Amino acid sequence: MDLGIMERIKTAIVGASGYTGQELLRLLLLHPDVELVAATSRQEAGKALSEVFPRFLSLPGAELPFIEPDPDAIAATGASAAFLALPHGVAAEIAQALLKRGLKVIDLSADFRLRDAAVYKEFYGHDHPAPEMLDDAVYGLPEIRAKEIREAHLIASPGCYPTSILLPLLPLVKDGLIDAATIVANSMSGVSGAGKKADVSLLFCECNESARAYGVPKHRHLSEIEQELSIAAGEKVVITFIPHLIPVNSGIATTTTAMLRKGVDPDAIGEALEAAYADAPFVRLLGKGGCADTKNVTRTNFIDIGWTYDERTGRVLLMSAEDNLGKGAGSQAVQAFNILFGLTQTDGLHFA
Ligand SMILES: NC(=O)C1=CN([C@@H]2O[C@H](COP(=O)(O)OP(=O)(O)OC[C@H]3O[C@@H](n4cnc5c(N)ncnc54)[C@H](OP(=O)(O)O)[C@@H]3O)[C@@H](O)[C@H]2O)C=CC1
Ligand SMILES: CC(=O)N[C@@H](CCC(=O)OP(=O)(O)O)C(=O)O
Repeated sequence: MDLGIMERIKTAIVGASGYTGQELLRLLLLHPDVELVAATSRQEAGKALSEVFPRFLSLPGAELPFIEPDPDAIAATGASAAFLALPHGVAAEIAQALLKRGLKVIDLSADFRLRDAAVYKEFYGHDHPAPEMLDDAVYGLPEIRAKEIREAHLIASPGCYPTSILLPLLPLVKDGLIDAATIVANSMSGVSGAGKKADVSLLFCECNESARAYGVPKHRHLSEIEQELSIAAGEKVVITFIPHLIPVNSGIATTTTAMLRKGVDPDAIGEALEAAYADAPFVRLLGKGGCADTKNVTRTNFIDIGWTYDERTGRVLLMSAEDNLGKGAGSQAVQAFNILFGLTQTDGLHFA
């Protein structure tokens, strides 16, 4: 769909200088139905996008200057929608201000992903900044919530690890094919997952040619993973999740295992995945024995999923790969934006 310059959706990115913000810039500057009217950064305010990121030099729109993250200034550009690529806690306040000014908000932070403010406090260590807004937000996993996204004003884009774990698991949990209490998810993430912040443990010499588990046993993403699995199962689900940092810029590979329920034919796994994602343009099923590989999905909105059954242990193995900045963040948020504005889901998201 190409709406033409007069009808393009005026859009803002708040926090456009960070890693997910840069990915949003790349996608939205090239999106046929979007006119980028504002991009914020406190550190880069006043400089053109192409001055800060010379990779955008020849792109139309890249002369736009960064502005301060001031809700009045953002609304004054005429934007109808804003993507928030801000730290947790900061996003909630700006979301509230932009919603009041009539913008639709797609938030990439965790501020609106959880339905229960007490769970937010348990996992994020502070009170939720705007608990009264939680009921209005839609957990924006497009393959699962397209109907709700269409009606939303506030979309909470899922976390990178949860996307890689939930998409393979949800159809199986929903159909009762696996014992949800036995789920164990092991993920490996590139370093950009941690954002663009000064942290000694993320320096090149600390990460390169090395791999380590972290955030065990209670990484904050467990909260949204368990929330969504519990909704699908119709009962409380608690799982084990072990994230690892690996020395690549971006990409997440996840292997999730769970016991097949007694009496279930293992081939029902492949059938459930195929039925769930028959019309999902960004879920690529690799079939039985398919081992997903991050190099096939980096800089795209695809998630690749393979599966197999281990007869010796009775465990189902699900292998997925995505880009944490793509399907795990920026491009997934654009996919939700496309649905929200009645565009074709794939607009602006073909291989870039
Ligand atoms: N990295 C990833 O793979 C993923 C990240 N996310 C989430 O997306 C959000 C952004 O992440 P990421 O891009 O990695 O983060 P970065 O740290 O790379 O970028 C943060 C951005 O927010 C701006 N910012 C920081 N503090 C403030 C503030 N107090 N007020 C206004 N602007 C501020 C920064 O610009 P400046 O300081 O110049 O204002 C920068 O543009 C986070 O909530 C993160 O959890 C979600 C999925 C995956
Ligand atoms: C490698 C790495 O550090 N990854 C981040 C996850 C990034 C992300 O998706 O998280 P939110 O959107 O919930 O912040 C982490 O483990 O905290």
